Amino acid sequence: MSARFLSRMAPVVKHFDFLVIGGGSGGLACARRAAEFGVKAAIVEHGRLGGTCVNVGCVPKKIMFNTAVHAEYIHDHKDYGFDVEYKNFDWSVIKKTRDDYIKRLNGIYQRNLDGSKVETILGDAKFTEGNCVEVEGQKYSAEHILIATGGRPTPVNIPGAEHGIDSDGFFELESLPKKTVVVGAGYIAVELAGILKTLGSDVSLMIRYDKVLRNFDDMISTAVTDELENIGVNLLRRTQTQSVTKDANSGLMTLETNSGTIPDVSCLLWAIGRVPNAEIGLDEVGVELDGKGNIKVDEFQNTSAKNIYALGDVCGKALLTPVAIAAGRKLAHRLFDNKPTWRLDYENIPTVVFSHPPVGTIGMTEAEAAAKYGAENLKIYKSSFTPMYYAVTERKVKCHMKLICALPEEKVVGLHMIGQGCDEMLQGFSVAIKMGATKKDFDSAVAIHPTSSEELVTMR
Ligand SMILES: Cc1cc2nc3c(=O)[nH]c(=O)nc-3n(C[C@H](O)[C@H](O)[C@H](O)COP(=O)(O)OP(=O)(O)OC[C@H]3O[C@@H](n4cnc5c(N)ncnc54)[C@H](O)[C@@H]3O)c2cc1C
Ligand SMILES: NC(=O)C1=CN([C@@H]2O[C@H](COP(=O)(O)OP(=O)(O)OC[C@H]3O[C@@H](n4cnc5c(N)ncnc54)[C@H](OP(=O)(O)O)[C@@H]3O)[C@@H](O)[C@H]2O)C=CC1
Ligand SMILES: N[C@@H](CCC(=O)N[C@@H](CSSC[C@H](NC(=O)CC[C@H](N)C(=O)O)C(=O)NCC(=O)O)C(=O)NCC(=O)O)C(=O)O
Repeated sequence: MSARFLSRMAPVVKHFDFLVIGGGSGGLACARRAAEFGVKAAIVEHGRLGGTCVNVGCVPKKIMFNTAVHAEYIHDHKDYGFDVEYKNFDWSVIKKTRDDYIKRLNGIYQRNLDGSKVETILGDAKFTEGNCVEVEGQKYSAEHILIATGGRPTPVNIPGAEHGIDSDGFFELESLPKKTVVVGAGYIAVELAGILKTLGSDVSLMIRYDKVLRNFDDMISTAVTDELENIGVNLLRRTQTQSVTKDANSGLMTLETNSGTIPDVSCLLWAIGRVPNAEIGLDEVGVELDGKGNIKVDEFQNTSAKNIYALGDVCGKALLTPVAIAAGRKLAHRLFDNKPTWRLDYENIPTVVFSHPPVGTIGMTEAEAAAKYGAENLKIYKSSFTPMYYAVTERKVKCHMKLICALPEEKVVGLHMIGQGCDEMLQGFSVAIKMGATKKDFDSAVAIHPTSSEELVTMR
């Protein structure tokens, strides 16, 4: 008898109203909200509760970003009159406190689930048929099943690629690497290259073209590329690694690239995108994928199979924690709280890149707005200045801001900024833009002085 047949014959050990595969941002948020409506819900998780964000994403990354911000500020202490010497940075201190914090969060998430009466099933989930999922040999059925399995770093397929690490491996590093090569040009490459450089590693960033963050507004892409070079990252433009070898004695790597050899590399970090975790027996139940392997969903997070839904990174759209959480909560209301029209609106999602300095952006890039409205129907406002924090410091880091307004009413359709504090500045402006604010509305707000954000309401 075939394994598939046996699996189908196995009895169902438990039935739920709602079964969620994946205990990450989207799955947790959706299951807990569903449980609030009296639904009998369970989450299947094969790793650590909290998913990518808590364990190997936003949370440990933000701690390392904050660590790097400390290193930057230490350089300014003397300019502000403090006699503080930068003697040493001990990576192992922050690694330990960071790991301890995340372990505490894993516990908090388990207690939150228990408190919400959501059952946790530990193990690897796979669909066996229609409304059934098998976990470690046990079969569970449910009226409704949500796939929130997230993604993982895109694997690299060149000789010796396995000597490198990915962002998951970055969080396992026990010490600051002496010489690092980061490959990639997106969020992760930019953020991790910035952190490593600021903390003292000799960092090269290898990119395929001339700039990083090429799908951001050109002002941001240019400014982030410049700032990486300003902080001393060695930008290897139009470069690609062809093979990697590792010396067994020294542990150092040699990279052969299209533009020469890079010797003595202590850490090679691949950050070239992410792929969905969709190998969960989807063909058994008729859930369709798109050309990139992401789960296809409609605007209500319905997959192509009845009563099976998907959201978050596994769908390949706006790979951000608040997106997965918001989509999850909306879905719970739609399915179990009689809100049949509720869905996440994917327009105007604000996003921050924790670069040095950070980027905040929402809405269309200038190129996208020109394609939609025609360049002649746009009015662009720009401001570049040195924030007052740097008035007395030797180190100067500029702030750049851009508002893209669609004529005739000058509706703000894009807001892009890079500079100290722009990460925290964006959320409030995102409310205004979501409400359809015009430039006139921005101007009607009285400025807060002296702040960087006042520039956004005083642009001419
Ligand atoms: C380095 C890094 C930094 C990031 N920084 C930010 C940031 O600053 N801000 C931001 O908004 N976003 C950030 N993100 C993105 C964010 O982490 C993701 O968008 C978010 O975690 C997606 O949530 P999710 O629920 O879709 O998936 P995940 O959080 O990945 O959760 C999926 C869960 O499903 C589990 N799983 C998978 N397959 C199975 C299976 N077959 N059976 C059982 N369990 C399974 C996984 O173990 C995982 O726990 C970052 C990502 C990375 C990698
Ligand atoms: N602050 C935040 O909110 C964060 C969010 N995230 C989320 O996670 C997602 C994944 O991040 P990330 O992995 O950086 O992916 P991204 O999609 O952001 O960027 C990957 C980039 O790598 C480059 N690339 C692709 N293939 C190759 C290759 N073969 N060789 C060299 N470079 C290549 C491409 O840039 P090019 O075409 O220019 O070469 C591509 O844009 C992000 O999109 C974001 O949604 C992640 C971190 C932080
Ligand atoms: N903005 C605050 C966030 C602090 C925060 O939310 N911390 C989280 C941990 S990291 S973050 C992990 C991430 N949480 C969030 O993104 C926060 C969500 C926001 N508070 C909300 O409820 O909408 C996530 O994946 N959430 C899925 C879910 O919770 O359902 C925490 O301590 N949680 C303990 C608790 O909740 O009791 C900051 O940056 O300091």
